[in-house]
Amino acid sequence: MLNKIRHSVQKFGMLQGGEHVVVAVSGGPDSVSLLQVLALLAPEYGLTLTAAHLNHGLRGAESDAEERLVCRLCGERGISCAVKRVNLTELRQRGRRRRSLEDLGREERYSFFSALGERVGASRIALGHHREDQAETVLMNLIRGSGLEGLKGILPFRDGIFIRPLIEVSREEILTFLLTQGIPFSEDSSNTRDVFLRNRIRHQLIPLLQAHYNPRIVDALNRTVSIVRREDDCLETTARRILDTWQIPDSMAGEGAALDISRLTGIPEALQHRVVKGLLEHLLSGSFRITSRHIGAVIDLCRGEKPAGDVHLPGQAVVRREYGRLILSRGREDTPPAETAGTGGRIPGQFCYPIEFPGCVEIKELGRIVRTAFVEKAHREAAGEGSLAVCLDFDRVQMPLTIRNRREGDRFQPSGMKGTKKLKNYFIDEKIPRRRRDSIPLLADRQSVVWIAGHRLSERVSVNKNTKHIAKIEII
Ligand SMILES: Nc1ncnc2c1ncn2[C@@H]1O[C@H](COP(=O)(O)OP(=O)(O)OP(=O)(O)O)[C@@H](O)[C@H]1O
Repeated sequence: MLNKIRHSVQKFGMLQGGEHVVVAVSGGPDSVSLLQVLALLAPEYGLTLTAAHLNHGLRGAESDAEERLVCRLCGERGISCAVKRVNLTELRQRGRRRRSLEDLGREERYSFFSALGERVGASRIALGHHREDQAETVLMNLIRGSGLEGLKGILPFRDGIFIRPLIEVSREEILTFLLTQGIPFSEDSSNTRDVFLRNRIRHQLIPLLQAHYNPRIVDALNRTVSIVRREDDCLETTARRILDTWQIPDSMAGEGAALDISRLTGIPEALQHRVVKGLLEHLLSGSFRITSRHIGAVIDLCRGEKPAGDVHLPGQAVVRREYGRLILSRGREDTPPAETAGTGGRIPGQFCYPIEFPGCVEIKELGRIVRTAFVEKAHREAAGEGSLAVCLDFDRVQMPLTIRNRREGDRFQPSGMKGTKKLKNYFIDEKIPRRRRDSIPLLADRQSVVWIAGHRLSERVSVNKNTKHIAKIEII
């Protein structure tokens, strides 16, 4: 068994040599053999060992006897042993959320191991999971419903810290090892209680599968794990490569980073999830946990019919769709677009100001000024027209003129077009995101919108060869 373990340690890169390892010892056969194996490998690998035992306080005298056994085994091997006592039943009653004892116990154990690891300066935490645990985990995940992530089972080496040296050995090999080494262990009586799902899988489902379907079901499930892990690695590498070629910038504050949705929808569905996961991890810079619900919502946003929408993520990050683009932004409020400079990115409420000639009026909501003047025909060339400054035929305007934002039913005759079209349709055709539409100043006369600032002038007021009086409107 020792050679088999050496092989696993090497294959999964669990130890390089010289590590301080916290060994989690419950007192059961798996973790007692783990303690013995690591004690035997310690000189070879130059390991320092600290054992950790959590007394859950659930089984009275039996729990205390286990604690004593662990301390004794450690003492005999010259290994220091840290013990923590908790009362799980009491902890559960005090907790705000109702948790299963199984979950609570696991949480307590891992936080104890991690805190101890930090205190003693350990770089590894060793746990006694083995082949049967692996098979049970895969079945548990299958029953709950799982993707490749769950079918990868228990990882031999996780997060650069948790190692499972016994993951490729069977319970039978462990028991034989303990017997030949003459090492005592305790049998946790709660392991035989079928209230826990894992125990029911161990005592009912696996024996049933062995008796009626496949006597080597544990081997088969362990094979599945190896295959799934290989294929999962391949998908993960491919997804990473795709993301690398997209070159998403690191800084996604303010306006954020934009991405063509077709890039995402153009890759196979199985990869879309991973790529979106990678995108969101990048966006949240590891500060928040990404759930499959977040990933699903972003994919639905990209695949859906609606050209606009957003998905809010933890930490005020937002993924927004604007037609064919996906915008990833870390802040809730975006940097103000040109139309909303001075508003701090807020979408303004309705506004409407009368326009005087010549004159000046402030659009408070946008922090902008509208300036009007008459321009001599001969000087039109020098009038400095642009996207925010236009000249129009003053005689064709139906006074009064106002500067305002959009209203329901607004119509507009884009220059060069005969008929009018709904302003809403103009915005849609021009792919102007909905959140920007209220921030666009419109020059309107009694009849309709005559200028969409920053965009188009109406054909109805365009200057032509018959124009006598030219008015210039400018937004500054
Ligand atoms: N009370 C305990 N004190 C110290 N270590 C423990 C204790 N209980 C479990 N362990 C460690 O955790 C390993 C796995 O045990 P077990 O399967 O009961 O735990 P688990 O964390 O619930 O596993 P899983 O997460 O797979 O359900 C053991 O082999 C041992 O290394």
